Amino acid sequence: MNQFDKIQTTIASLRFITKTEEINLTEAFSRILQEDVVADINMPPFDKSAMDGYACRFEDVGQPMRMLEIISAGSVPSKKIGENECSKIMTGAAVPEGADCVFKVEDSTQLEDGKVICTNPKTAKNICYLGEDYKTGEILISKRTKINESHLAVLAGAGYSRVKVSSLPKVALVTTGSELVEPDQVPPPGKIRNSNASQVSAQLKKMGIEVNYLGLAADDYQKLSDLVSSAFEKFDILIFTGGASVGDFDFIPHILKEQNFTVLWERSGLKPGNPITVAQKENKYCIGLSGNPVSSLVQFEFIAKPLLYRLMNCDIKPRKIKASMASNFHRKKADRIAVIPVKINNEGEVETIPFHGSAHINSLVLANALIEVPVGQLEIQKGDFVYVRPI
Ligand SMILES: Nc1nc2c(c(=O)[nH]1)N[C@H]1C(S)=C(S)[C@@H](COP(=O)(O)OP(=O)(O)OC[C@H]3O[C@@H](n4cnc5c(N)ncnc54)[C@H](O)[C@@H]3O)O[C@H]1N2
Ligand code: MOO
Repeated sequence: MNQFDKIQTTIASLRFITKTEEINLTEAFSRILQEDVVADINMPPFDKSAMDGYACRFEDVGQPMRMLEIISAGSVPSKKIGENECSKIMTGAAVPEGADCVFKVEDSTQLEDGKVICTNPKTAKNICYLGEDYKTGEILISKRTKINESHLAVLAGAGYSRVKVSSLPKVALVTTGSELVEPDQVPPPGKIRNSNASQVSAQLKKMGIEVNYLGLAADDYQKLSDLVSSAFEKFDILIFTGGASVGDFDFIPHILKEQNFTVLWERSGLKPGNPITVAQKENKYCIGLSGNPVSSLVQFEFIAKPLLYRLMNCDIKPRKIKASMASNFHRKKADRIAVIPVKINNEGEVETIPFHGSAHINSLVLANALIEVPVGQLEIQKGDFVYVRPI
């Protein structure tokens, strides 16, 4: 089993850390459902007209029909349809007893004597039948689903004005590195601007998690150590970028070990993004991402994201699409899984883009997906199918 597979297996075995809370439906977008959503009524709850038209007996189509009443949506029909009878009916209204067909207004003619006739002998029945979408007691959405816009519609339809979801973990972010200045500064010699804070915050936001950004931290052992201990008094998860490798000032792994954290992984097996520090102490987790912005992005996508979803008891798998390569791909070493930014073009093919590795964040401006090249594979030929992960 390669290193990345081992990480995935461990993630799948971790216990979730969040509690369940009940919130208003209006707040539930992007949250993780912690109950099965069960239908309390049939949908539709009655035989419902799919068209504005006339409800009648199908066998009477082609015959002049006497009109009994007008049935609006929301009302209850009061007259039973008999032979050569119809009622005018609106879309969404309940089909009256005796009728098994609704012909459209466009397929009708009013006769001089006030009767109505259907002019289309091939009319469809145009009825949405009671319970055809779902039946009372059916599970509509499973527990552990991340709630999207359609789930909200289903929740509303099933009467869930309050929803049981995972509480959100309290997440803090620190970007480390004495070379960093914030984006509003012009970097003096030897310094660079902090790209990672914005990127990681947005990656968390996409997951529905609001982050507490604690700012820049210099590579100072004691200050970083104090920061770790004070952060864990308030937060469940502390994310760092930078300082995860083996340089003289890469302190994060040492500090965590010193504070009795168990380091789960120090290597991801991914390229870019090999040095990573993920550590655990009971229900607290520290995720030390690489300082290089592309490495940080890849590590978040492939490791931090599934880890956080797991800790929130969410059943979500990365979306992978199979698409063919628009050109050849070649790499020199195949000891790690390569994660390559690519562009899915308008023909649905995978185009490679200029990419120099872990620091080349501006190449991602052109990318809309990532591909994984397995360990041991040096080449991909034009026309070969690969799995792409949209970002
Ligand atoms: N002897 C070894 N050296 C390195 C190894 C190794 O295996 N042995 N791995 C290399 C790889 S691969 C990577 S990736 C980096 C990871 O290093 P760190 O995670 O410790 O990150 P830093 O050293 O702090 O920074 C790396 C790079 O990224 C820039 N950076 C840092 N933070 C930010 C930020 N917030 N925004 C923009 N850019 C940032 C930083 O200036 C460095 O240039 O280690 C290699 N070394
Ligand atoms: O793992 Mo590093 O991110 O290759 O540059």
